[in-house]
Amino acid sequence: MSTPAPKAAQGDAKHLYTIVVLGASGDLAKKKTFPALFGLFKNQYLNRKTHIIGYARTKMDRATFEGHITKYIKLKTNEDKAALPKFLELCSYQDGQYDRDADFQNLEKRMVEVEKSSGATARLFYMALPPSVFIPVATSLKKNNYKKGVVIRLIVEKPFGMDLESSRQLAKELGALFSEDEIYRIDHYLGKEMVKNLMILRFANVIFGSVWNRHSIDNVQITFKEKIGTEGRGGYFDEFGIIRDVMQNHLLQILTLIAMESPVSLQAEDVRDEKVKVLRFIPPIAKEDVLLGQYTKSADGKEPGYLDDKTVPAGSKTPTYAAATLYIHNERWSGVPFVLKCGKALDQQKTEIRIQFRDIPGNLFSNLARNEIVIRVQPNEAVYVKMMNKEPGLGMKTIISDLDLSYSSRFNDSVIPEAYESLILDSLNEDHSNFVRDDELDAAWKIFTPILKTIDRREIDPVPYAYGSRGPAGVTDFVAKHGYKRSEQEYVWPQHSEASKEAKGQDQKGEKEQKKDLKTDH
Ligand SMILES: NC(=O)C1=CN([C@@H]2O[C@H](COP(=O)(O)OP(=O)(O)OC[C@H]3O[C@@H](n4cnc5c(N)ncnc54)[C@H](OP(=O)(O)O)[C@@H]3O)[C@@H](O)[C@H]2O)C=CC1
Ligand SMILES: O=C1O[C@H](COP(=O)(O)O)[C@@H](O)[C@H](O)[C@H]1O
Repeated sequence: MSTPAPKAAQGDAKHLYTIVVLGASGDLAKKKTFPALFGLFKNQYLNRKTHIIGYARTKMDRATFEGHITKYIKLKTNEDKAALPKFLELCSYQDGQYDRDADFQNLEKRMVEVEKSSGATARLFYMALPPSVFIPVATSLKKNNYKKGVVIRLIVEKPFGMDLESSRQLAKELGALFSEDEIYRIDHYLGKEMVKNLMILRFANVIFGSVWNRHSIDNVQITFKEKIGTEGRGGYFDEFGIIRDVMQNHLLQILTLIAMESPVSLQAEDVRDEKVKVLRFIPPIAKEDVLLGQYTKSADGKEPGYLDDKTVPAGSKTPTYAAATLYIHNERWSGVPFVLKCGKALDQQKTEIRIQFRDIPGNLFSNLARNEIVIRVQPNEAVYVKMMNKEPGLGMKTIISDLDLSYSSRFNDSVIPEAYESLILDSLNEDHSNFVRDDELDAAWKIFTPILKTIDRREIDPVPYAYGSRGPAGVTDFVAKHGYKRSEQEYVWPQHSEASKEAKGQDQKGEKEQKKDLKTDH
């Protein structure tokens, strides 16, 4: 879903761009990049003269290219249907190798041609490519498509390296070709609505400021769950594993925004300075603070195990699930465990942040549950605060209740933009605040590299868990060991909105999942 542009902002980037999507034949391009560009186009965030050129090695005729880039575009309204042919008029495709100058010169000719008609003076290169070709492509672009006086932007997808050394090497090689100002390292979680909301929740509400520290908060849980397995991405995934795929980037970015100090301003460098600072207070993750898992066939035998994927090497020990506890050794957070958990082929799809407060001192009441602030990143965006209340009626019985800001009911008329729309727009507007800076990356890899090396040496065995289950046995004990206290009272998060009812109605299987989802769950 995308949001209509306020009038003043329509197609209003400082420069008029030509956009080149490298790797246009791939999965990311079809699922995210082109749908996001269409979202921006139809809502008039993209100047109507912005040409988009797809580039990859695969030979594709016009019809195949159009089929590929429109496969995941959802046409919900008549306006959407009317906008699509106009969008496609701006899109074209050019095949070529990633290291052949002649092919990049052909691309240059095409760019010059479209720029003659559009008057564009800026170029955005989106690298929707596997990391193995980042440098050959960046080198070819620099040599053949980098013009003095033309504004150049380069969006680079994660993973940015495999560990500290390879990330530094990549940074060095990329840095020799493009300046830090020109590079936009994308982490699409930074474009998600609820992740972007974190700074406002924290720094625009006086009620949270005084409790946002070790004196009041007992532990923080950041959870990413996916129902799908590697599904066709096994080759890529096996090389990286779940920690490099999700935890070291998406979950760590969330942690940073939860834990950092207030920036001096909302300027990109001020925000990123604070993010780097908090990362530097985190020591490398200890072996005893990690739990790994790998999924096996589903209990009914219908869904394949990780090792059944033909692109996964036999006997692979790559984790598809990981839980890790990080500590921040500064005055605000000393002693507070930040538990990051992520996994594929689990019982449900959700990403959420759960901030659990300390026990109430004294024994005035019994059967108390801890306060929790839950920030539901996806699906069904919400912020709710679990709190104790008097059960209505005679007597003084306590009951867990909540202050519930479910977006589907509170912001009923709003549509939530896709993360990629938001980030591509930021790059067109030259706003780096939601992109990863080189020193931020360095600090992140310092936290993860030692444990990743231990895992790569196969010193931690992943615990098997069935496809569709809640993860490896031991997760509940792991989070309990790191501070999380389950309440004895059952708690249900009520979702009142029609939207969520509708979503549930559409998918009976989904409904069952949804019900489980309502309970406090790992
Ligand atoms: N897919 C996703 O959901 C997400 C992907 N990403 C990141 O985005 C980037 C692209 O991902 P994705 O689209 O899934 O990747 P793909 O595997 O689909 O690769 C994209 C394109 O790159 C070319 N390519 C693939 N393998 C190689 C190779 N070994 N050497 C040279 N070219 C190759 C292919 O194009 P051709 O053969 O036509 O040249 C392919 O269509 C990656 O860095 C990934 O980590 C990030 C978040 C989510
Ligand atoms: O970067 C990645 O993220 C996706 C999950 O993204 P989401 O926006 O659907 O939550 C994950 O599936 C993929 O493995 C990973 O590379």
